[in-house]
Amino acid sequence: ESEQVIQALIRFMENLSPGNAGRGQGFGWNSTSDPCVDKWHGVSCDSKLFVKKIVLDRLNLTGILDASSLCNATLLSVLSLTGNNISGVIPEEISNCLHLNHLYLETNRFSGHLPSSLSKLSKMARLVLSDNSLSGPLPDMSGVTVLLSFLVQNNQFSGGIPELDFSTLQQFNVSNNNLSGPIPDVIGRFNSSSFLGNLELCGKPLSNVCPPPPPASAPAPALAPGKKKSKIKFLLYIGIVVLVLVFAIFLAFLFILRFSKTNKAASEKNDEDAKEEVEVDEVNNKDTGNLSDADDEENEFSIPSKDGETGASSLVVLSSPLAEGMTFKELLRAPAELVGRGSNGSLYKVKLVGGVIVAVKRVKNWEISKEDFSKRMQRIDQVKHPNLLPTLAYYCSDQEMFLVYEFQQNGSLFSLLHGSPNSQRFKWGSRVNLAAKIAGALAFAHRSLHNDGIAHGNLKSTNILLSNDMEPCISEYGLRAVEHPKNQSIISQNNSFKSDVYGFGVILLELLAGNEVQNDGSDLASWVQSVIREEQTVEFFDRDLVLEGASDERMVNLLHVALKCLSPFPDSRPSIDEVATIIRSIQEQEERSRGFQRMIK
Ligand SMILES: Nc1ncnc2c1ncn2[C@@H]1O[C@H](COP(=O)(O)OP(=O)(O)OP(=O)(O)O)[C@@H](O)[C@H]1O
Repeated sequence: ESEQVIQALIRFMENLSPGNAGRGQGFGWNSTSDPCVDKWHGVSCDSKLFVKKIVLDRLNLTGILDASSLCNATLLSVLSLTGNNISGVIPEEISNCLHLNHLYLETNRFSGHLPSSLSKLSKMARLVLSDNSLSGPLPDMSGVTVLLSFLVQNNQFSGGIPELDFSTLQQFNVSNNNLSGPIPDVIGRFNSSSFLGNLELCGKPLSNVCPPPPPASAPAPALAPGKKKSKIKFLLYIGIVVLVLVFAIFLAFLFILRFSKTNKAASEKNDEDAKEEVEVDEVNNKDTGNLSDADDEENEFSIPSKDGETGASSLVVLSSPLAEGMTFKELLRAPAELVGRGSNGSLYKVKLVGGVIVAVKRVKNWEISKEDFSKRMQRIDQVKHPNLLPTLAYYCSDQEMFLVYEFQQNGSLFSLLHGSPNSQRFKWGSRVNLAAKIAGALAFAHRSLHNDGIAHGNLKSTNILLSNDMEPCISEYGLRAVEHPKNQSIISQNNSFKSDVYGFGVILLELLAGNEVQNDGSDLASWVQSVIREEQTVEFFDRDLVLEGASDERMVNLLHVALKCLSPFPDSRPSIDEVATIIRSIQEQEERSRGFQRMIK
């Protein structure tokens, strides 16, 4: 930290602990040392040695909060002074700590009104001011979208309950104050204990009913700002409902149109070939137009093959017992559903006679000899890892190439991140574990197959699948490397291992942002760098993670790992082994911090 910040922090400590400067020094807070290098008591810093947290709980501090000195530490994100005897007001200058997201001042002797500037702290996630002697109105925090805790119980606050986004709040308590007026709609989120002890509060979940509105004949009072907002909200809801209805009718219309087309196509096909029995499992794909295209026939109900049922070669069953006795004929006869078409070919979900469900990839346009393909598949089969999806069987003739995998019912990482908004929240701890497992499995595969020159070739979130136990596994290892239009460095054969590292970097970005990241060869590294430089990480990170209270520091650390992986120069990217080691250490820090939090709860 700079000399100016050190001096300011010492002033802050002297004001907290008046006449007791020696004590400050006892904590290591003195002008000849550095708060980060010399580890001042209660101070934590980031990797660049800037003060991030100050925690001075239960130290019997008796002074005042000197926010104008404190906020010289501009990156401060956590201030905790819980359980001291600090008095005076919470100063207006607290809003100079722009990065403050956790403020714990509970159980002190703070008094007076809260500064209105508190609502400027837009990153605030946890505001805890309970058990003080604070009075006046509560602050308007409606502009703070990431607020998780608002705890102000046991004070003397007056006025109404301010506007807050109750849907995202995890903790809320205004009990034992002098608040008045109606309680907003919090049913199902907070119970009466959050409101008790305010004689003039009314409405649910308290038992005292609010007085009826004035009689209809009386002139309508002007809408209060809060009511105006709720009226606008109501109109908005109506608008949205109408839009959704129109959209649903449109979809139904499309569905009926498509259903009749599908039936027509199926009956035409039956006419042509009455012998072929087609079972419809579940129709998922949209494109029926290709059926007439003899060269690239994509049937939705069974796997098409240019080789016919007997096959010009035979299916090679690899070491997994799941595929024992499987034949090419059986694969082609089984009911199949076209799940999707990717850059490497089409993928079918196929239900075999015994009930086993497999995924069959029909690979297209791969210039590889039968012998090389077979050697490659046999070699990959020798590399076993719990987070690598094994190939069960393969088929290769002059005309066709198929790969068979176990079908993973829980879908891919892509669908988990971009699935329905109601899907279970994908927590930070699980994301770190997933990243660590995938990096570990990929590092293992790279080590094992390095001499054979076989990298994954197309690592992306649709190729990270989730097993029945939600364990992540890498699928389609060793298929032909996929070209990315603009980024020539990615396609170079020599760099295929480093392109996997690049692909992994994109996966890390998706885990952090919760959004799809376009891997189209654009300069992702410069973009990420600008996000970090301009301190827009809070906006970049998935809101679910911010709301969950995921560690800022570890999220930024993971973002830095992604940045290294995304270097436009393959030689500058780390090996996946190095990446796996760094992510493991982030995972360990996460586990340690969870253990610590459990201990102090
Ligand atoms: N074994 C499997 N079990 C369940 N779903 C799978 C399996 N393999 C692939 N999928 C899913 O099927 C869909 C289509 O897969 P496919 O591999 O054809 O396309 P892709 O991954 O988008 O592209 P690419 O061909 O470049 O790999 C993807 O959503 C993928 O996640």
